[in-house]
Amino acid sequence: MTGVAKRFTLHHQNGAELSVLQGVDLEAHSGECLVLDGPSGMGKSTLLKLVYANYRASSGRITVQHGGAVTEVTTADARALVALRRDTVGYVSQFLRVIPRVAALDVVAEPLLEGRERSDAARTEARAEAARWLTRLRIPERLWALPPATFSGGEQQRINIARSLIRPRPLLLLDEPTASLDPANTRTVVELIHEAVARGAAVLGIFHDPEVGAEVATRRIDMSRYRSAA
Ligand SMILES: Nc1ncnc2c1ncn2[C@@H]1O[C@H](COP(=O)(O)OP(=O)(O)OP(=O)(O)O)[C@@H](O)[C@H]1O
Repeated sequence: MTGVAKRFTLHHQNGAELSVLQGVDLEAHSGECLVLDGPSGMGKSTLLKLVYANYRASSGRITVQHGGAVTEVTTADARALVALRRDTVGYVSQFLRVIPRVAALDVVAEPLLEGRERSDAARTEARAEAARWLTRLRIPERLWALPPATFSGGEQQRINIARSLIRPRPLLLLDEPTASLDPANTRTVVELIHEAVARGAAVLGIFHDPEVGAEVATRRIDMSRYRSAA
């Protein structure tokens, strides 16, 4: 990220501008876990959403190494973003966007099939891998065939984590992945982050539990330095 700024236009307040981030210069390398520190409202989630292109930067450049080339996130078209998200950037949001009527096992297996031939063998293999993730994240087997819509908050969050991490992407964006998890599952997620970093992923994460942040961080970013003066 080079010179990145983000301003929101508040349409319900006569188009007033809210300046959230400015002057963001940040690099994340393979094998690094950058933990974003700062109080509520400092723009931590906004920064992750800029990298994932949920939000467009108001100015500056965001580039991601993708498939042997560099993708300019700030100007990428929809097609390039689909490829970037499929192969390179994983994002664990705070909430699962539930897909109606799809079984939890298939929700988790789906990213392994994207962009590949959907043969019976490929589906079987993807479901077997999804089953390993669900087991590791302690989702009871009786839930695997059910859509996650009615799952508890913690169960949905674990489905979300499994779905986002099952495909080993080089850049992971984690927005409070352990917020609704019990201690055992929090521990598992810490292990998963360590494993991702060990295989060479770069991680940008927000953790409200200071112990979790301290355990996974290889570098800490004080977000107050990007606070806009406006
Ligand atoms: N889509 C949006 N439209 C208008 N304002 C927004 C939008 N998204 C975020 N903001 C504002 O940007 C500021 C930063 O929000 P953000 O969610 O990035 O903070 P945060 O540091 O992640 O906070 P928390 O720790 O509470 O999650 C807030 O004042 C928020 O209201």
